Amino acid sequence: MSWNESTRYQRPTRPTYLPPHLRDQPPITDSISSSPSRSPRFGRGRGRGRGSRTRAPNQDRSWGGGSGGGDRFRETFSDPGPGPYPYSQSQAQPFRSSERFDELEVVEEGLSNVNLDAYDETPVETSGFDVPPPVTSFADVHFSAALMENIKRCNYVKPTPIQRYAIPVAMAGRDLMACAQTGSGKTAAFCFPIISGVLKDHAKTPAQILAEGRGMNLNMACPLALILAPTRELSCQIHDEAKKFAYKTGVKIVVAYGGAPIVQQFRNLERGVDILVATPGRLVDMIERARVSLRNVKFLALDEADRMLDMGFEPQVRRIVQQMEMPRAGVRQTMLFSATFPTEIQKLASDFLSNYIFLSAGKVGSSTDLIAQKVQFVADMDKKSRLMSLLISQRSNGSQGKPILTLVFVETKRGADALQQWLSMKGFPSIAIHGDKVQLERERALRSFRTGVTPILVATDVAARGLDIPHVAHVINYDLPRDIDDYVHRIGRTGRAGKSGLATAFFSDKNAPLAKALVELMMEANQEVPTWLLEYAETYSSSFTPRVNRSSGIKFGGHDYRRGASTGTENYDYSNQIADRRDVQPYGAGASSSYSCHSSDAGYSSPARANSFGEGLYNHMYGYNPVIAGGLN
Ligand SMILES: Nc1ncnc2c1ncn2[C@@H]1O[C@H](COP(=O)(O)OP(=O)(O)OP(=O)(O)O)[C@@H](O)[C@H]1O
Repeated sequence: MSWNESTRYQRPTRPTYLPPHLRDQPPITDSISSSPSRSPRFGRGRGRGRGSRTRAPNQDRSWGGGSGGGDRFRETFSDPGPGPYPYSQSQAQPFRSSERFDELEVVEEGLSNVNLDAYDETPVETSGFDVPPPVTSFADVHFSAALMENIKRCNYVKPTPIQRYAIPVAMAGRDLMACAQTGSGKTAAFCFPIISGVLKDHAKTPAQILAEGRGMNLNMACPLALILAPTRELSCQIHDEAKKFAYKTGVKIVVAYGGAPIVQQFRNLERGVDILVATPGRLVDMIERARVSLRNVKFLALDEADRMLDMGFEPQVRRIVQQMEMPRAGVRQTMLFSATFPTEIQKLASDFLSNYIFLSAGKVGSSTDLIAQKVQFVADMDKKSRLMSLLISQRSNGSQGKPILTLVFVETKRGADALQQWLSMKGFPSIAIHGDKVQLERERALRSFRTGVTPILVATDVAARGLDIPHVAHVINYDLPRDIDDYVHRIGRTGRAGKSGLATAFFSDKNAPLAKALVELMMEANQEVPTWLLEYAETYSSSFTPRVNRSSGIKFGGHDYRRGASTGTENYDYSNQIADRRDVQPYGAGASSSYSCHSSDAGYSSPARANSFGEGLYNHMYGYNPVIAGGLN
């Protein structure tokens, strides 16, 4: 039976299954939800049951109401089937009340380690017309009680800088282009205002909604909010996060991504969706099959927006945003987030925005100085042995018997498989993730890594952006990327939520075009730059202009392009640096970091806070005398 048909026919009623631990609980009755003839308005957060949100049988499905969960976190008891009254069962069967918060992976060990004080000195720059002032606490924002409760449940005690600035902008209904360092809380910065906006919309009467000219369609999911992300894993992660933030609010969140059965995702949509988190390809497919309409979208967020608008995704995203019924810019609210925002992408992005505010938190497009960055010169033929020596010293220095989670980036899918197999052969528990793996394998790999079962993950760039795995202590760029922004995102898998991390890169001759950008980035983050790398930078900055995504003379691409090119420090005087550093060994430890940061921006200074990971810990982890095991290749 097609879904269209299934909406017309009511399933015969069956006794509902009640899980054992709920059987002795009194049934939840909700005077509002129990009356099918009532107005489709729903009582948000009222009582314990999710049945507090109801609709008339012929009401627009797009108003949500069922379990919006995707495969991974579908509530265990929530399947009401695709009948026309998907919510009636939930009224009798209050599984919402049984949904334990930690079943949604809210309480993670990692949360106790967040150190938001590390962001206290983060410089923030805003531009645009009439910028709303920042808040200092979540209580300053007029979120609903249920959302505030969830913020507390997530142990979010105070907002990060990007949240302090972006949330008021978003709550004021303004369009936003926001740039903040990896791991600094961008997800919540767009999720909280979207959930809040959806909740406000839920309070509207059908008459108000009709008056707004929003269509109703029985056969299509018509979400109020759309969050687009470039990878399947990131979509799932945003979905999981958003579900935590929307716990018990009645806001329905569904995820749609390729590689997983579309039928299951349709089923999730049939149960109602307020916020759709999607990858572009799968979304286009769903729209073309007339199962999703974007006509009601009021909030649009693009996570990793620069990636979404680069050559790979731009045509699809443009179609979604401009050619598929979505309300135009200015009517919908649009928010773009990333840690990097090259100028040319900003220009493209401005097509999607209306009178927007630009916001940058941190040394934007740069790495955070919470991450100790090390670059080692390693000829291609020596990479395996060097990796082995790092892993061996790391193993012997692992803290309290816990494995150190290490993410190893390589260039190609085949290279990822080959390296992973070699590591396993050498006795290092490892697993690989890349775009040629089927989705189940990808999910299994991430889970195995996240839980520490397989503490080494060999990955292509599919794992470079957005993934938040709390205990990743070390990112190794076995192959450096060609683009410095990709490097920023890759190393950003460690040093998150104020914690420190370590990133090691293997640099060989073929990476010479990246040297200049790498040196600038490391200096910006107060890192010690080896002399030989400065020499590479000097050679290549005079003879070659690398494609480093820092175009238009705007260093680190994090300034509002509408303000024109910043003064920049395009031309570092590398020779001075080299002269100063002749005594520093290429891989040496111990020399103090003496570079001042060449901040390109008038107005903000670089926080000169010492790196809390620091050389000492690096030495501790690695002993710093490469142990070259014999017969490694
Ligand atoms: N206010 C807060 N209080 C405590 N923890 C927070 C807060 N905001 C975010 N976090 C935590 O910080 C971590 C990083 O957040 P998030 O993944 O949103 O970073 P991001 O800026 O999107 O990173 P990336 O650029 O890599 O995508 C997450 O584990 C998140 O739960």
